[in-house]
Amino acid sequence: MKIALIGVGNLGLSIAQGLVDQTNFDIEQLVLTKRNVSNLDGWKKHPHVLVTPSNIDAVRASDVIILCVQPSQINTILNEIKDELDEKRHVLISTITGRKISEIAEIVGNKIAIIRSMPNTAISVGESMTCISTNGTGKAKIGLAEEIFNAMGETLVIDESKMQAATVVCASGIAFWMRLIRATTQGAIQLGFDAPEAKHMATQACMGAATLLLESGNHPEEEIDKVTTPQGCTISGLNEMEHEGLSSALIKGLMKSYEKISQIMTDK
Ligand SMILES: NC(=O)C1=CN([C@@H]2O[C@H](COP(=O)(O)OP(=O)(O)OC[C@H]3O[C@@H](n4cnc5c(N)ncnc54)[C@H](OP(=O)(O)O)[C@@H]3O)[C@@H](O)[C@H]2O)C=CC1
Ligand SMILES: O=C(O)[C@@H]1CCC=N1
Repeated sequence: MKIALIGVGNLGLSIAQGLVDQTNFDIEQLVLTKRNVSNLDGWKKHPHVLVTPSNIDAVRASDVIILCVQPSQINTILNEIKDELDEKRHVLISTITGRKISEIAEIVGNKIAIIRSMPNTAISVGESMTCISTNGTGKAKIGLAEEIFNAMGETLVIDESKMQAATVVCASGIAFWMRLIRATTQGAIQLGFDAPEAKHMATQACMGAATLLLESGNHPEEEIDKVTTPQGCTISGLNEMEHEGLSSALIKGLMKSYEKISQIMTDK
């Protein structure tokens, strides 16, 4: 597979790492682009990785084009590469928050297969929760997108109307969970552990909770009921957290994040 990652910043480099580490399919060539490539020298050690500031060269050399620039940057890219796109060869995969397939097609035309993909930065370690959507000409290529992103975590095909919510839950979600781990770490430090120990303990406990749910299929409250010994310390702490609005704060934050995407969608 010949893939181009257009605009390798935080997400693009996470995808690049996931791609070079995955073993589900062969990568004949992976082209990484950004305007300032000075921080990409380390990628040249990979046998099939090319680095270039030229998006046009990247498109000409690739079959799958994954767009990873900021929402405000996408139209410049699309206008730059549109004449290089071949509907018989290219698949355009957009990770751009708030940019609809129809908006992309307005620039590149509706003969190109266009797919939206919403991964998260855990894709770099093969543990992304990636939501994918498409319509029209993209439907024939949804399997290819699933193959690519299933090699770096889990995927879920959703209606494009749900992509805004998926962004908040799964992509921004990494930051939300990181903040919860950080807060637990701060508590552990207050209770006497040094920072590295505290972070390790909080992170492994989080991994344990997630793995319990993934492997048991149980509802979180079923697992909580196994921990909350009557009159024990856990239920005391959990109820105090709820008195302080833990669940409500997280839900309100998800809604605020969703609202922000609505603003991003109107900003052009
Ligand atoms: N970060 C995340 O966890 C997630 C991000 N997203 C989406 O991914 C996209 C990228 O986000 P993120 O990685 O955080 O942003 P970054 O700013 O980290 O990355 C954007 C990259 O695009 C490059 N770029 C900008 N203009 C051009 C251009 N004309 N040609 C080539 N490269 C260009 C920039 O490098 P340079 O300035 O050198 O050109 C930069 O490295 C956004 O649309 C975001 O909504 C989606 C899911 C998760
Ligand atoms: O914060 C953002 O806008 C992007 C989309 C999800 C993660 N990062």
